[in-house]
Amino acid sequence: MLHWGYDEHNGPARWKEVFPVANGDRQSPIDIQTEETKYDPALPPISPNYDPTSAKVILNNGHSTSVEFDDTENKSVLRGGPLSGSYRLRQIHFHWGASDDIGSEHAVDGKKYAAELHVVHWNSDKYSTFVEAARQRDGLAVMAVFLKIGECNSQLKKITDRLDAIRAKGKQALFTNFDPSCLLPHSLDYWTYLGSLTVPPLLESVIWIILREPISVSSEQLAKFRSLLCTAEGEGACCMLRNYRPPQPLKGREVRRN
Ligand SMILES: C[C@H](CNC(=O)c1ccc(S(N)(=O)=O)cc1)Cn1ccc2ccccc21
Ligand SMILES: [Zn+2]
Repeated sequence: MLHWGYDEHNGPARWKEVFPVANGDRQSPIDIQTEETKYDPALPPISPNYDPTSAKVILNNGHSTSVEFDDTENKSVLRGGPLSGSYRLRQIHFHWGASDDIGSEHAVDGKKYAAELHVVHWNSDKYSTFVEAARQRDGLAVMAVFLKIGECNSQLKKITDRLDAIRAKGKQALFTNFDPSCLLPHSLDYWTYLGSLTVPPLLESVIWIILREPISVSSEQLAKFRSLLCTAEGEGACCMLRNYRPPQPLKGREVRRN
């Protein structure tokens, strides 16, 4: 397998050939069986506090589109919920599918949403860089938000309207004055479990916080994500039609809810 991706020849079923942890005990995503989740009265609310000036650029990294934030100081952090201490905001990105009936990474009672937003943070109380934190069991915290097909999402429009400027892999554009809280649903009720990155190197360092209420995305907005290219300028154009990993075995893990 050359470089990992989401096609038949380099997709999730073959990642274990290069990243053996793909068969590990705490892999993500998972299918959340709501009847099996455990209510935990000790779980406090989550508390996102983001400074819009932390936003820097919007990027096409060849596997998704991300908004990257300045994480050189504790300006935008996530606290509370299952977390001990402050987790510093690093980036947000999305996962989607080739059609509106699939696309999310996590599933709820076997149901998949059209797409999924990931808000990625790292434990800046205990570790000094993202890459160091990414190798620790409590290093990362990713808040996931499901995207459901419906009304055009005016907040998401700030992102989907910029995608034509970063069509090719490696392209980026200035993107500031953006607070990702504007993409969160009304309710911050969540499920939480211990898992991994959902893309190689699949590091088992993520405390997952999955919001139970979805946000909306229109079919047209979602189509714009699919028009992004996995290839750089000058290479044969290949559209980013899908970039989700299917659910992985729970292996006895507990999923708690607040
Ligand atoms: C992980 C890092 C690049 N990947 C990510 O930042 C990342 C973040 C979140 C997700 S998700 N979809 O789970 O929210 C997936 C990937 C680079 N990096 C850091 C250490 C490290 C070691 C080997 C190779 C690359 C390495
Ligand atoms: Zn992700």
